Amino acid sequence: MDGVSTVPGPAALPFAELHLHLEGTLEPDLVLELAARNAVELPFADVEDLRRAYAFSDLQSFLDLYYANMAVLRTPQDFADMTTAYLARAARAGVRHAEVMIDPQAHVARGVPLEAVLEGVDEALSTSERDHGVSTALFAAFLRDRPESEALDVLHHLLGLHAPIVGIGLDSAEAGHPPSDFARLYDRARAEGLHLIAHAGEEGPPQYVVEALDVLGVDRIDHGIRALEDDALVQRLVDEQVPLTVCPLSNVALRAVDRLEDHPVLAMLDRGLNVSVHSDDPAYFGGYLDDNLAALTTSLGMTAGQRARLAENSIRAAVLPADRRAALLAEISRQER
Ligand code: HPA
Ligand SMILES: [Zn+2]
Repeated sequence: MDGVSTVPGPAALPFAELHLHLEGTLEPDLVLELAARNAVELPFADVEDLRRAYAFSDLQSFLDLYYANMAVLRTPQDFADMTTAYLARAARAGVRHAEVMIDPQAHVARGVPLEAVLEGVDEALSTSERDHGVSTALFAAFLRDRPESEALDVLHHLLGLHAPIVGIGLDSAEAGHPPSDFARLYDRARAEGLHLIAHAGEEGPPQYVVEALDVLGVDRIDHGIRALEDDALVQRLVDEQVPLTVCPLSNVALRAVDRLEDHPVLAMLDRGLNVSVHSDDPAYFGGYLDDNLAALTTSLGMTAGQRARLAENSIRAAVLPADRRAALLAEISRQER
């Protein structure tokens, strides 16, 4: 830290970041710094060379680099440094509450103990409200392109360690890996009182959104944009006010949407869907929450009213104590007056 407070002034509209992969916050310069610290060999000559690799054709092309770069994360300090860098940047973006995911299986598979991951991440999260004015919650996300039995083993291990998680998610390569493959995992997590979220309808079909709701019983859908292909599903999502955590810059970077000008998020909002905007993997997709909001203003002419509704939806869909939720919502309505 440079000693300069990142706690925002009272004028900023408060947002909750609800769709954020911590490993997706590894900026190229931090990747190289951690590689040097841990003597990890990377196939990149310098930051510019690595930066050039941050260009994708689809979800899998991103995931290949995302998992490869994780090789630099070895010690609790590495996880703490990555998490702290994100929280400081998120605070500058107007984030006041951050619900962040980690991918435990991706680290265990590389021989990094779960204890090291949790120690580093928790050290940064637990001081975040004091240091950055950002309250936090941690979700463990499971890799849908690996077997459910492995996910169950890792969940069991996390529970045995009393990991400071509030819920579970489902991520990684979506196509061909339906939510229904993870019914037992979600049953187990529900029995533990955990919150349930899942990626669905990013590259996968609308049916995966239906399965996430009906088979997994999720509280929120990450992405969900392909639900728009099914009118009956859209009506259901409106009726049930299912939170959809939409990530515009991510969708364009991974070519789920051709251009920002074509992004449906504001049309979804105006259709009564419970959408909010998030940054997903900000180091890889061209920006943090503020960058996503700025892009919507520039490319889609987002109004102040739409921006305030996105803020409000994010706070309502967050896992927050009632008093903090009420205080943040009151800040939004004061600014709308
Ligand atoms: O954008 C994503 N989609 C699916 N899985 C992921 N894991 C990290 N980021 C992503
Ligand atoms: Zn995601």
